[in-house]
This record gives sequence, C-alpha cells and structure tokens, in this order.
Amino acid sequence: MAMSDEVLSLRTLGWRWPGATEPVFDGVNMALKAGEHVLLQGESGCGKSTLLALAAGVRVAGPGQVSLLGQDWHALPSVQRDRRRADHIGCIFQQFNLLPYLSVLDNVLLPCHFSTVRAQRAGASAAQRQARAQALLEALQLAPALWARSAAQLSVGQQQRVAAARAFLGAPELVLADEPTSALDEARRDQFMALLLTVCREAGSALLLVSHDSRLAVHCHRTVRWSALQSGAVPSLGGT
Ligand SMILES: Nc1ncnc2c1ncn2[C@@H]1O[C@H](COP(=O)(O)OP(=O)(O)OP(=O)(O)O)[C@@H](O)[C@H]1O
Repeated sequence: MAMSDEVLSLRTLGWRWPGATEPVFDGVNMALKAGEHVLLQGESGCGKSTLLALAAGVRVAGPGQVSLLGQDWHALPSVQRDRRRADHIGCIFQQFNLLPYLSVLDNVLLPCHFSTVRAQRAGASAAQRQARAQALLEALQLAPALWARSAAQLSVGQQQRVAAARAFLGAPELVLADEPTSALDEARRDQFMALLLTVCREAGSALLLVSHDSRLAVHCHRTVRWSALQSGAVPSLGGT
C-alpha cells in the first residue's frame, strides 16, 4: 500500500493507563486506506475505545506512532490536533455527544462551526450547507418533522442517525464509530448499518468501526480481530 493511500496508520502503538502495571495493548500495527470500511472486532474491555481515542489524537502519550493523512499526532501541539481532528475526522461514539439544547439540524451543522475545511466541503453558502445537512438526515431516514426538535427529545435510535449525519457532513477523510449499533435490535441494526454505509460511500470517507459484534462484518470491506492486532505481522490490515 502506498503511503499516500493511507488515511490512518498505527505503528507499534501501545497504551498503559497511569498507575496500571500492564499495558492495555502494545505493538499494535494497523492501517486504513482511503474509502475503506473496516470492522475492528474485540471483546468488551479489550481496549477498542482507547485505541479510537489514540487514532483521533485525543490521547497522545505512549509508545509508537499514529498518523492521520501522513501527519503524526505526537508532533502536533494540542490546538493543532483539535483543528486537524475537526477538519478530517467524524466521530460516532456510544454516547453520541449531541448537544441536547440544539436542534437536530444545528447538531448536524456543528462541524461547520469548528472547521472551515468541513464547512467549505459541505457547501459554499449557509443555505447550501443546510441543504446538505438535510440531505444527510433524509438519507439516514430521519423524518423532517424532527429536524427542528432539540436533540434531547429524540429516541436513542434517532439520536444515532443525527450523530451519523453530523459525522459525515463535510466529507471527512476518516469516520470513527464506537459500537454505533449497541442500542439497536437486530432488524434496526442491519437497517442502520446499511444507511450508514450508504452515506459513508457517498462522502468517500474511510470508516473504522469498533464493536464486539462480529455480525457487523457483512457490512464492511474487512474485519480485523483484536487478537490479530498485536501479532506484528499486519503492518496494513490483514483481513481475518
Ligand atoms: N480512564 C481509565 N482509567 C483507567 N483504566 C481505564 C480507563 N478507561 C478504560 N480503562 C480500562 O482500559 C481497558 C480498555 O477499555 P476500553 O474502554 O478501551 O475497552 P473497550 O474494548 O472499548 O470496551 P467496551 O467494548 O466494553 O466498550 C479496560 O480494562 C478498562 O477497564
């Protein structure tokens, strides 16, 4: 894989919590190509959310290297990390992190307030950006009657759709998703994943999806099991 194709690269990455005697993980090697959809599957507590925080540059201490679009997070001061994350990464986390007092539409538009890169990609004018946000909500099948409601008034499944629309607004190169279907039953899980992957393909984003649920594998290009991460034999992702 050419370096220029890599959106995310983890090299000999490790993490140990302060005060802990053992690392959560060590020697992790992994890479994501542009537009790739990858499921990282592992049991609860193995370290998936911690790895996502390192991938996003939210945590930067520890051995190894994490590069986003060829730039090592470790080399950047915190303000630049925040800007780079806003420009290039969309996040769908378990708690969705919606602002409860903002409307659905304003929640989706948040990336445009934090990143001029995302704003420009979403549309040249405020009206175009709003139309793009609405198109994403429609694609994720969130009814227009809900768009003016505050996020706090939505069901969990509806909040998931808002979080997904927000993650893909402005077509970030990488979207990180942490157990995005954990609150859904089987039918809703598959429907949500199908919609998620549709907007992901349209945005051209690479997707790193972490979950304990191996049934999500059918929705992704490749699955990597947590146990394969530290083998040292997979400088790029080896499908399992
Ligand atoms: N803030 C923290 N301080 C100390 N240890 C932590 C902290 N957060 C998580 N851990 C520990 O780090 C390990 C990995 O946690 P992490 O949340 O990354 O796992 P996970 O695979 O995402 O789990 P789950 O699938 O249940 O969300 C666990 O043993 C957890 O107890």
